[in-house]
Amino acid sequence: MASSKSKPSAGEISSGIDELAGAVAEKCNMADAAGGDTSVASSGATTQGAACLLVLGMAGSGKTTFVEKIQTYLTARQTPPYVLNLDPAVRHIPYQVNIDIRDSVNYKNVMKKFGLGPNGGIITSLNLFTTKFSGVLELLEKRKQQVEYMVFDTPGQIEVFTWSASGAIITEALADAFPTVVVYVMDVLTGSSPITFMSNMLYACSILYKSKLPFVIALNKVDLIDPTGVLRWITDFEAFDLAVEQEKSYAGNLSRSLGLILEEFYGAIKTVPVSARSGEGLPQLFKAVNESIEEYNRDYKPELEKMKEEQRKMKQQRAAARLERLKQEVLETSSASTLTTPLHQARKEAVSVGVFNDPDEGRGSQEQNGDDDNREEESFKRFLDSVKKGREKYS
Ligand SMILES: Nc1nc2c(ncn2[C@@H]2O[C@H](COP(=O)(O)OP(=O)(O)OP(=O)(O)O)[C@@H](O)[C@H]2O)c(=O)[nH]1
Repeated sequence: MASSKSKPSAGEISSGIDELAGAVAEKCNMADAAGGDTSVASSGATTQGAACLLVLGMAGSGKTTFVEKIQTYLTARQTPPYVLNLDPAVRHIPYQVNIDIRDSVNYKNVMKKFGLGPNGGIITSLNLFTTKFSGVLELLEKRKQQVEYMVFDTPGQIEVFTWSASGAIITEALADAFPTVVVYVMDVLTGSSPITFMSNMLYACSILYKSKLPFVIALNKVDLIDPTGVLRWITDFEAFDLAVEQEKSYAGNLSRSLGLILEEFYGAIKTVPVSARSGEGLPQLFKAVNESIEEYNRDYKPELEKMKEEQRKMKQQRAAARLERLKQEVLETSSASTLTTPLHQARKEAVSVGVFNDPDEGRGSQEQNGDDDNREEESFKRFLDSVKKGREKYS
């Protein structure tokens, strides 16, 4: 809920953002200097460079506990990860963090300063952090030969990251620079009801389609409940259909129909039962993660390069079309007027120095080229004269 104090002006907001963004850059460096030189990131040099693991999941699914456990697990295998916390509102972090958003942005101050409620405060803090994310990328770039995995813990309110502009910017920036895999932590205890399971799967599916990144589901808290039933729902539609049959509500019918549709989605993901508390299933999880990294290099990266190339071509085409329009305008103006106004003169000179010449256009007959050469010579002479005059004036 927004506070009752009067809203700050646009100018105040802008200067506040500058001030906080400045602090983000400064603190990122400090946090890295403090955390980056610890034993956590000091060994495990890799030849291929690090991969990013974006840990997402519903509030309470166990993301933070999971990050803590994988840090312990990887450190014991001499490949300690580089860990970043992107949750500005988390109170306690049980793992050793290399870059912590809370060192850069104080979300309570952000709430006060901009008159925001808790969710607005978290979103704005993440936005502020994102304005300086290029600084974070530079730090990651420096670390990428020393670690195998760079792990990102994300805000409890999943939508703050998955459906915000800053979440998209961070995900795209990482995926552009490093092999990136989404690890979606799902609480198997709450997911053991077919309807909650389906809600969770829909969420996972929407993230997959939005990010298009390799995707691993960590079916968490298997120390509390046997995940076999839930796993069967993923691999066998009949089993899910049977479970949902008992739900006579509208949600039950909907889940049933969605189950059919999501079959295709299940084929694109890897699901691994784990316990973030006991560490059970982590070797299998990293096997799935490593396969996903290969998938990124094999499928995602070339697709990304293709997209970038298409965008580059589109930009070129747009520029060529703009140039063509301008050329037409110049030609129309030249033929419509015989007046040599200063503007008209300037346009003629622009044509004469070849700015608008396009050799592929096929209008460069020898005669035309001869005209162009003459015009170029005249223009060059004029240029020399003006330089001479300028020198005389100042000598
Ligand atoms: N038994 C059991 N409990 C777990 C496991 N993973 C997490 N928990 C517990 O679940 C609760 C929530 O865990 P967190 O790690 O804080 O979950 P989170 O997703 O980071 O929570 P938010 O920050 O609110 O999104 C805590 O009480 C954890 O101890 C697990 O594998 N087994």
